[in-house]
Amino acid sequence: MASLPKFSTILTWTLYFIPVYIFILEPLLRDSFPGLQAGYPDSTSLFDSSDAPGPGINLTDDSFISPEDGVPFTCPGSEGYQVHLLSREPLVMYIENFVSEAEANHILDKSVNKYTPSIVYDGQTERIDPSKRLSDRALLDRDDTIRCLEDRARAFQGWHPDLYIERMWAQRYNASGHYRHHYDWAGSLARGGDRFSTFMVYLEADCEGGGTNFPRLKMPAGKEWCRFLECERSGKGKEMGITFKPIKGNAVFWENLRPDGTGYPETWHAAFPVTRGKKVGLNIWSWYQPKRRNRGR
Ligand SMILES: O=C(O)CCC(=O)C(=O)O
Ligand SMILES: [Fe+2]
Repeated sequence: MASLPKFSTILTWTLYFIPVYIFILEPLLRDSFPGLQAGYPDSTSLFDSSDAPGPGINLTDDSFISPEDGVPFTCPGSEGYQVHLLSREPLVMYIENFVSEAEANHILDKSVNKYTPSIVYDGQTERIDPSKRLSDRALLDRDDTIRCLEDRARAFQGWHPDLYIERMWAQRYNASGHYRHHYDWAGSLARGGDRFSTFMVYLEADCEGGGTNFPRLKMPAGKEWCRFLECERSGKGKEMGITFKPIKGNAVFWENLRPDGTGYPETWHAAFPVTRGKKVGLNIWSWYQPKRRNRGR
């Protein structure tokens, strides 16, 4: 019968194994199987800081992200918006006059010749599917107005270094245009990043219908909310959650991710069909991509 190794031999092997695991095996496993990582388990970890980029999107890819490239810009006029808190958990705020009339008109003018049909993304492929989403979208150049909005959106959220404003798109809905219920988040934080928050800004609202519906949010008590929310539907309306009326210059802001990095189910939302006229929305999405510890060192 083979004899068992001596205790001193096991101890020596263990002493050799520890540095091999720490410096070779663990980094190899972490890069090969990112899903095995602990994720973002506690509330302080979502906005923890460290010093190297994670593997999500390429943060210099300016077709997706608006990098802070130091290009100077001027913001005309004052920022006189008013904020109304609708829900703390998830955080949902209504912002009156987030975009001035001049800013909205400028973006409408600049986008007018740029629209192409909007696409939907199912996690693998992008395609046009008018049964889910019927609208046109236009990628906006980063001129002074857009840079001012990027800056405003970053300031509103406390200038966090791990939040990156995505390139902005105007979305145009003509009669029967709509966007079925969906989430803006993708559950992709463990793969590097996800959409932390959304500003849904109404640039043009010369329409009937076209409200932004959240079936899982509760109607707030104050009747003052009827300026911004549809209160007309009685009885039935309660089952339908809440619907924001499109009002030019105003915005709905919400956070998509919980502090542990998972998505809020309450942020399930839709653009109800426009039944007459035209609506143009502006999405300002903040991509959250934390830096990874112990990478690239
Ligand atoms: O237009 C709206 O009201 C909502 C649009 C939307 O949810 C989106 O573009 O992701
Ligand atoms: Fe959305």
